[in-house]
Amino acid sequence: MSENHVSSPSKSKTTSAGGLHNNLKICVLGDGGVGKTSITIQLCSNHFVEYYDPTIEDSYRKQVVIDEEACILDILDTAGQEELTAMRDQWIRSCEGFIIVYTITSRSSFDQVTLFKEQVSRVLDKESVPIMLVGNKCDLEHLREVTLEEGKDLAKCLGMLHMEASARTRHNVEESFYELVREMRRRERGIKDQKKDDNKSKSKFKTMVSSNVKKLNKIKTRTMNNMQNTFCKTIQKYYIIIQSTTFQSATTNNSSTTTTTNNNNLYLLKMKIIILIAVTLALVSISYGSYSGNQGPFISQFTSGPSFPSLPPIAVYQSKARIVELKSEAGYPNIWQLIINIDTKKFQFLTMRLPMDVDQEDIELLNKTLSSGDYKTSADRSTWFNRSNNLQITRFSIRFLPDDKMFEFYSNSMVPQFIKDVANLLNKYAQKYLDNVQAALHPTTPNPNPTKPTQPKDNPAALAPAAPASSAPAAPASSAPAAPASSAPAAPASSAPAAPASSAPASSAPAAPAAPAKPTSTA
Ligand SMILES: Nc1nc2c(ncn2[C@@H]2O[C@H](COP(=O)(O)OP(=O)(O)OP(=O)(O)O)[C@@H](O)[C@H]2O)c(=O)[nH]1
Repeated sequence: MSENHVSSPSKSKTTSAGGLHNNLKICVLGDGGVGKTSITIQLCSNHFVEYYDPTIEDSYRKQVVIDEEACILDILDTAGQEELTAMRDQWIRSCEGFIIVYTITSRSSFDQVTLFKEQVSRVLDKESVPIMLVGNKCDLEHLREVTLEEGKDLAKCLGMLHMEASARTRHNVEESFYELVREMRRRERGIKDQKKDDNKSKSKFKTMVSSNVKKLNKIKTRTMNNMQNTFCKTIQKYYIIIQSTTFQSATTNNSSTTTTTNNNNLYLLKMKIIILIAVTLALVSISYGSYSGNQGPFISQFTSGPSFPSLPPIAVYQSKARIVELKSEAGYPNIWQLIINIDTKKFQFLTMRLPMDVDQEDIELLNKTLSSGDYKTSADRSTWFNRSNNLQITRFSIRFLPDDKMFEFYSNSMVPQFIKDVANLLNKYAQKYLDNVQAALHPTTPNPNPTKPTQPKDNPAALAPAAPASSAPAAPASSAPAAPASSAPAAPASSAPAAPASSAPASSAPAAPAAPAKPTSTA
């Protein structure tokens, strides 16, 4: 037995400088007596074995340098005899590259090739495997039964490499192994390159998405800003018109009696109030329309009612929209907007605006709480979905950003009660974090003014509305637009001009459906 002969295949894997693993496991397959052992021993020990001793299973190891790259070949010489092939599946499974041997002096050995190839593909569960087809004993030309072309054609047909070789003369013995190794390397490099490309395109996609989200947010805030400016300008315009009309009336009718002037003023005042109300109502309806999206108009809002008798101060909307998100408001990083989608047949969803800084412990507690009783986590998802045809399954998805953790909860009963429980729980968290969220989020850069959030310079939405709002008549500018603004899921909330960091939900829009008056601990 040669020095390269090892008792069992090595399990170790080493890695070359190029990052490819260079311990290559090669399995030699073929009909009995075709010369598998002779080829392997010729490669590893440089001699030809004249006698025939049917193989059961033998492993060989040889260190070679192929294309200036060193590698170790772990070669598994398998049994060709029919009665000794019980282990073949296991041999195949343990290897990465294959040499299928036939002898050019035997048609039947050639006919077996297809069966070996099929077995390899079946066991490895893939069609494309690195395989070298070797037509051995080519020194016995006078006994040839299989032509070179036949060998090449079959190899091509089955996606294999092909060579004719002779274990006796050593012709193409090394080359057949070396070509197989090259093929194995090519494939491994190809997979690695593809993985790299995949990673690159993934990160490109991520960047693209985040930049698009940023752009969208900017557009949203700008739109809201423009809306508010337009509103304020309209108010101002009407106010100026009214004022100037009043002034003109007063000057042109200077000679009139005092009674006439007073009547005119009263009339103009009435007109002014009517116009302001009309403008306000128009703007409110525009805002509702804008933020109900394509799902139809905003239908109703209530903080308590027959369906939800004991809700805490939160808003519930009925809409066909299916929005699930939790996002921080532009300009108010410590205020999070939570939207829970309740996917019933009525398509209800519930919106809360809360200051939140959710950590793992909270998530687990939340999960645990909501998982108790009727509420199920996503682990039971399929079971619950299967039952959903008969039962009215309610699905809740709560998504915590920026970690992008998604939690889903299911309930098949007591929807109002469930909403109430969720609201209670979240309000509890809101209360908990209301006091310290600013410090937690900005530990190194404390806000000099604790009642006001730090507003980024590039966020016009948080800054711009203040000026026109203050110059316009106070009542419509500050109260009327705020309601639709904060009831919308995202951007409108950010433009609530007076929302301070710690009390935004309470003060930004007391009448706003999305904002709780103040997140209080109701649990
Ligand atoms: N002339 C000639 N004889 C060969 C060649 N290769 C192998 N033989 C002979 O063929 C016989 C069988 O060779 P093995 O290498 O034992 O064949 P095997 O495929 O390993 O056989 P199993 O172990 O039964 O599967 C031996 O007597 C070898 O000397 C070759 O290239 N030329």
